[in-house]
Amino acid sequence: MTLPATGDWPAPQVFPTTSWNARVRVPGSKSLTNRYLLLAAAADGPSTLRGALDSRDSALMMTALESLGAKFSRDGGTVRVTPIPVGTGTRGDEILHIDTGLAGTVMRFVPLLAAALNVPAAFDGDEGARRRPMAPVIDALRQLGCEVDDAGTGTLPFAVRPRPADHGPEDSSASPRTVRIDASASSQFLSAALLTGCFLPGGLRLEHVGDEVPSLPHVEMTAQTLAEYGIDVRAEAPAAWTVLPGVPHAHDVAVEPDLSNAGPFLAAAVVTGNSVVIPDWPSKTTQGGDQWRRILPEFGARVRTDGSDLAVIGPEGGAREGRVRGVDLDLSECGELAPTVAAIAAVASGPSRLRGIGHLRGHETDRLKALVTEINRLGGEAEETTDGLRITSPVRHGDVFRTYEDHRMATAGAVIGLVVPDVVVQNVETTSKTLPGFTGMWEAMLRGGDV
Ligand SMILES: O=C(O)C1=C[C@@H](OP(=O)(O)O)[C@@H](O)[C@H](O)C1
Ligand SMILES: C=C(OP(=O)(O)O)C(=O)O
Repeated sequence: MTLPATGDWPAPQVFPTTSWNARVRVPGSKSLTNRYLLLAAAADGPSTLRGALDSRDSALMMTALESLGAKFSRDGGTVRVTPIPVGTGTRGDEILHIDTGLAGTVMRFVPLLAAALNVPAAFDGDEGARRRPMAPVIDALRQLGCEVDDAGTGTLPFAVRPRPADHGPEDSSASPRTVRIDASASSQFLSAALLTGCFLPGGLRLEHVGDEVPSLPHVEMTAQTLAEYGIDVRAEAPAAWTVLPGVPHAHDVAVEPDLSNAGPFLAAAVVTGNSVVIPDWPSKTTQGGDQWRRILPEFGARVRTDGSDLAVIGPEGGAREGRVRGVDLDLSECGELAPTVAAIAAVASGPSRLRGIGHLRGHETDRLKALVTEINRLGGEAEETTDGLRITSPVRHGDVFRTYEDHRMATAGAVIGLVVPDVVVQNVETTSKTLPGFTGMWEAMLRGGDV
């Protein structure tokens, strides 16, 4: 085993005889926070978000929107938003420089918003961001008449010079613009266009052309958040949407907890045979993370709701006693759960197959390759399939678990390390993308009680 380096975190192991019950309050949803921030920044008045996530991805979104003219003040989970002044737009030769980090929501959503507001802007991000699919955003910008300089790469970095709109969004004489894009590599391409369609004179008609769209609940989430801001989105089968023009109506919102980030804590209950409760689980939600209620029983866990609490009770004895079953799951609607699902499957007693997640090759890292490499490094047997993963033999020993700047790889390593000795999670701080303070929460969970 390689010796741990700075930033590496020896994952705490749970002893077979230790039992604990924990109640873990997870911070606000990344996907909802960044949609609400964007719509509030472009709304017709000031508004407030409560329970908003405070992480690298939300900070990047706020900084990007601030450079467009919005103002934010944060007090814990409460964010007060002063919108971008009306008339923001062309400023001579000035071009904004916007850092998208590794945040899919920032790199996909903000370029179209800046263009709709007539603001010339250049976009770049982390090294890993330059490998993420962006061509459909660039394509959409060009279809809207923008000049995009991407040096022919179809990826970040690129610069956008919008075509000035000759009407405001409420000019009823304008007809809707049509944009056709292939969103089979990420649902975020559709969400990006939907979120800005209302600012175009006459609105937008959006058509998806291509294979199946992954993570569809996230598109539903976009339509739902737009509806909360008074923007009308109409979906038409098989894959088209119309967004009516208008300015989002400012209002206060409460952000749901991040159900995807609840995953590693729930997985801890499953693999160790203990119990974890997540308070404030929404009774109705568009978050893909709600699918934990369907997924975890497949592994042999019990899932209960008690008012707004969601409790997961792992099978007695957990993975060490061979009580966690292998699974065969289609995760196409909730691909961001896959690294956590793979971590449970990597310590299960039977083989697993995860399907419908080929597009994870374009997430924070190539997640399929990363998961296979790390599971095999720890003595398990895993392989990639065209659309997912097959895990045929569980991990057998510890080693450094590499994370590839991917927050969900880091939390996957933590889950495996609960029941496999000597797992060291490399660069655990990468969790700050969506879950700062992860190690403190994890260690507190293992002591039981309220986190
Ligand atoms: O719109 C969003 O907030 C997201 C959509 C999904 O992207 P993909 O469709 O690329 O999977 C999801 O995986 C990502 O974590 C967040
Ligand atoms: C895919 C993810 O993020 P992003 O919003 O950067 O696409 C994720 O959080 O799992």
